[in-house]
Amino acid sequence: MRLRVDLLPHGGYPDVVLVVDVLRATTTAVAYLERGAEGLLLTRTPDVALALRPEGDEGRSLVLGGERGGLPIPGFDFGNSPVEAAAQNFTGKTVVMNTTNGTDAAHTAAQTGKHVLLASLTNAHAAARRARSLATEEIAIVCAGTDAHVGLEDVYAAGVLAEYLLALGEFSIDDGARIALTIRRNAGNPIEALSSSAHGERLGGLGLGEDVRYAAQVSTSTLVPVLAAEADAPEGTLKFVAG
Ligand SMILES: O=C(O)[C@H](CS(=O)(=O)O)OP(=O)(O)O
Ligand SMILES: [Mg+2]
Repeated sequence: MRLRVDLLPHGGYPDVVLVVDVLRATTTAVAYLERGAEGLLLTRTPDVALALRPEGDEGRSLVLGGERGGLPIPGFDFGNSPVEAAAQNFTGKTVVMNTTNGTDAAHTAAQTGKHVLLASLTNAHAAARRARSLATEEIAIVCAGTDAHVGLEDVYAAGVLAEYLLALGEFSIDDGARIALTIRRNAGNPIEALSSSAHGERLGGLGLGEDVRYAAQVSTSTLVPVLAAEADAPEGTLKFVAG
């Protein structure tokens, strides 16, 4: 079994893909499902998300969450905050998400991946176990990064996932995995690593330090968002359900 870590999304994944965007898309995705959402629709663009809302949807069966520049998108109901998501009840609702990096990374993974899962620090152990149970040849951990730049927070989480996976069985690992494991062992505890990342500092500057602290929790959730095999999702979207 191969274990591969891509420090940025490259594509060409043959088997299981763990998409990691710790700050903040995949952490927030886990929180939405934890709080009862029936599913998540990850869209290619904000416009695809806005177009999905039915006219006069008073009951708001679809809610929209996302950001640009870290801040909520006009016309959306929520930003990209796991703290905000964890404070709501999404029972009976589908959450439509669009973010700068994480939702794009998921679309890249889905081009070829047989099984696509969303991973964060908060669901790391459960995500690693699920990936191991599904994989037949390769597990790729794909770091979303920020605007095509490597993000310390995602590489650190990839290292945490790699540690869990290596404890579950034999793998041949690539240099990406070696880098992630080295970062995991040398960048301090999760809150130190995330707070010292460029993106963690930026979110702190936007007054979103609580999101960084939330995202630094390790394996507090057993919920793993899984790309739904039956493709009943609207065009330009990927449907994830709780696995
Ligand atoms: O919401 C976030 O933290 C980032 C936004 S940005 O990279 O700071 O513009 O989006 P994500 O897709 O979760 O990395
Ligand atoms: Mg990010």
